[in-house]
Amino acid sequence: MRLSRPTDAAPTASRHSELPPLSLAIGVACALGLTLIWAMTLQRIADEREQAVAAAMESNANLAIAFEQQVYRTLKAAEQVASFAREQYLNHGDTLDLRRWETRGVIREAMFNIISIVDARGSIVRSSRLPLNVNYADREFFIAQRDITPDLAHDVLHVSQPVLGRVTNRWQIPMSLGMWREDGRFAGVVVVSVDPAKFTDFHRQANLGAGGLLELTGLDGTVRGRKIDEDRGFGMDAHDLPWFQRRAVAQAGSFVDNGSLDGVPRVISFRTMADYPLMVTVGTAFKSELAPSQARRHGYLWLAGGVSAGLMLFTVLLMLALSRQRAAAEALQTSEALFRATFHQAAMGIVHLSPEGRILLANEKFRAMLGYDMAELRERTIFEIGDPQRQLEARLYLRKRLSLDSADALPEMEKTYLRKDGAVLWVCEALGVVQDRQGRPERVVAVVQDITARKALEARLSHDALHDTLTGLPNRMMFHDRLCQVLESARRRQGLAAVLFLDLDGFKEVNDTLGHAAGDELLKQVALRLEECMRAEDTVARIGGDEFGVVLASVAQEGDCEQVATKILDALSQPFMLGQQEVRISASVGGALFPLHGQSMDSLLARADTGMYAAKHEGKGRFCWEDKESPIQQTTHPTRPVPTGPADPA
Ligand SMILES: Nc1nc2c(ncn2[C@@H]2O[C@H](COP(=O)(O)OP(=O)(O)OP(=O)(O)O)[C@@H](O)[C@H]2O)c(=O)[nH]1
Repeated sequence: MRLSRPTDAAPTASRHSELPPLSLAIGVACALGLTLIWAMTLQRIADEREQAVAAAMESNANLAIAFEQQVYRTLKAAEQVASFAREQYLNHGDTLDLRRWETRGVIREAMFNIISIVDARGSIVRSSRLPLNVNYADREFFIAQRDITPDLAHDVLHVSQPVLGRVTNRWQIPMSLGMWREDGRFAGVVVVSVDPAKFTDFHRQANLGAGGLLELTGLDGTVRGRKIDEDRGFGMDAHDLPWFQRRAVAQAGSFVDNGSLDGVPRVISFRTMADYPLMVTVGTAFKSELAPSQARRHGYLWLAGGVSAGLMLFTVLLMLALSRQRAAAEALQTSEALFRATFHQAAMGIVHLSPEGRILLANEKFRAMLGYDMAELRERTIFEIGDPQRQLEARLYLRKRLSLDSADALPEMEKTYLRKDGAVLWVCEALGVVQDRQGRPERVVAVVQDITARKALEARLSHDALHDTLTGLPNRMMFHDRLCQVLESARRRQGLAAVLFLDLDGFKEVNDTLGHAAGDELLKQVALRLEECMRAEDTVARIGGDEFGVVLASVAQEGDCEQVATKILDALSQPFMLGQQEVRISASVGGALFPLHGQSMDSLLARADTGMYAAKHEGKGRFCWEDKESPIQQTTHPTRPVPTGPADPA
């Protein structure tokens, strides 16, 4: 079944086929949104991490500079002290008393562990500490100065690897200046020793945080001093350390070390010292450096997670809502399809009306029933195509159905419409009211059933019940009914009325000789002739068989009745043509007058019947009254009962 959309149907909701792409677009938008959120979040985290690393590197680089300066000052101080001691020794020789320097504060215990003058053979000749019988000929600080060519350009402090002091018995870093006589011969060294920890005391000034690293390393690859938190050390090999390796290609630099030293990732800054073959290294624990950005990172991740969850929830709810809307649209579409199928393919006419009765929409059946097209119907009200005589009734019916309490209104009514071609259309019409949200009537739906055929059948049955099917004349029932009405009328106006009974003479012979069909034909022709003899207000009825009854509605005088009877006898005495056969018959007629022969219908019928039999007895083909003088009760015919039952034409 094809459910085509009629042009006059109400507009439908949006097509559901557009919805799936919309859901897809929402899903894609959500995915893009999530991608964007996380891309921005991760980019932000990466940027902040990069910035934190850059800031840490810059901070560490500054710390490395400060550390270098502190070491530089320490070395310069040591160099100045050594240079001064050398000058004093070379000028004053054996009179130089270094122990007094300490007591006088020329050198400070806190700064230097020991200062000694060592001769060309490596023996201590002067020292701020006892004993003096110690030889340094095998020490690096001695050998390094002894083996270089005396040259003022190389008159630099040699910073030795940490050693265990032979005088102090403490680990220390000896730093030496060479001494040369005027003739260029090596005269020994001045050695100043410093506690390795002095170099890394910088840690106290700089807040390196947990895992912070300070390191002073010789370019020979030996660590002069290293401090990690409170752990100090020295003498380690630095060749494998990344910062030592990087120094080979850059004087200074910063980078992130992944924990090559002790497994702790650090931001490392290193610098090669000016004037001294040393490098300083500052490291801060990567974890503590990035702690603030890590905290923000967690915040960003939570925020992104929350926004993502919210976005996904919103998307799910939106898609759910769309899904429901789609389901509703589909349900609406199904409903509309059902409506269209019901409306346009219904076997009954359906018409939508405004509450005023204006035709808004009509289905094909209704249009076919009335013969109008939709445009013509829209120009009319339902009353204008109805029976003009019953417009008021139709309006009242509609008003009742529209009223709040329509319980007393019949659910349907039978009425007539006038088709466009003028024919009358009988319908059974039911009205339903559609209300708006406020409960006011918005539309009226009329379901219209064509009952014209039923009405015609009813009319035919009704006619058949009161008429003789062979002749079309009123039957016995209608004869009685008419007679009753006529008597009532005559009683009111105090006039005369008459009833005649008529029985054909010799009819049986026609049947017997010419056949039953000829008999039927003869009965029909008799009926026509009888009707022609009567006035419009009179009634001719077939009582049964070959008996007929006549009611004369108004009779001026007794003779009028006899005249009618004579007219009937004359009419029936004329020959009848039954096919090619000419037939002659006659009739016996009896009569009774109201009120002269009786007051009631039964008494009049009995008198007329008796008259008819009297006519038969007196030779047929005549009219007879019953004896007017005798009472009606005594003149009943012995062989003929008064006919009162239903007609039996057969
Ligand atoms: N063809 C035909 N015959 C009918 C019909 N109704 C009754 N008859 C016949 O009509 C006849 C009536 O009988 P009668 O009145 O005695 O016949 P008749 O020859 O007129 O006799 P009289 O009245 O004494 O003159 C019967 O033979 C019935 O069978 C009918 O509808 N059609």
